[in-house]
Amino acid sequence: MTIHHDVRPTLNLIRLANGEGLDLPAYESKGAAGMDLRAAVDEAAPLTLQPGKRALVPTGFIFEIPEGFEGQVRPRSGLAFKHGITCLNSPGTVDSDYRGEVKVLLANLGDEAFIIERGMRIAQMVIAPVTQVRVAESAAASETTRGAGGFGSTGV
Ligand SMILES: O=c1ccn([C@H]2C[C@H](O)[C@@H](COP(=O)(O)OP(=O)(O)OP(=O)(O)O)O2)c(=O)[nH]1
Ligand SMILES: [Mg+2]
Repeated sequence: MTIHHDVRPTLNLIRLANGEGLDLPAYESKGAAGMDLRAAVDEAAPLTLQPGKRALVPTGFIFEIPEGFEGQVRPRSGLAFKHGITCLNSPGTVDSDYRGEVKVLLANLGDEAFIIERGMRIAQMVIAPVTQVRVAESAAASETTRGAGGFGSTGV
């Protein structure tokens, strides 16, 4: 008999009052990198995002990101392509010690108003490993072939 253990890290979610009845964030395909986040706006009061404006949209959940990981809040390409909707601070960073509601800072770069309804999949979250380094100060930088060349120094 083969026993299959699920070795994936666990993402613990805490549903808030405004998340009542919403589908859990989920991977929408077998190999999806991100799980889609849904708008926890009031059913009776959809949010209208005018062109050039931004809004902090609640997801209805606290995400307990496992230690050693971060949550990256990224735009959905379909919304960006069709409506000019993006995440202003992309990728948004959700720290593993954050215990507030995850929110999505949406911006409308399109030329028409965009209506965000309850349950709409507005963004996606990728869970990615992060490394915290030990910070040290040195008097001089080590030598390399590149040196200070950057910003197109190798050609375009
Ligand atoms: O798209 C985002 C970005 C951030 N956050 C939450 C989780 C994150 O852990 C916290 C702080 O984010 P960040 O460090 O990017 O913002 P800050 O301006 O540096 O705020 P702080 O001083 O609270 O760290 O805000 C979100 O819910 N959504
Ligand atoms: Mg910060």
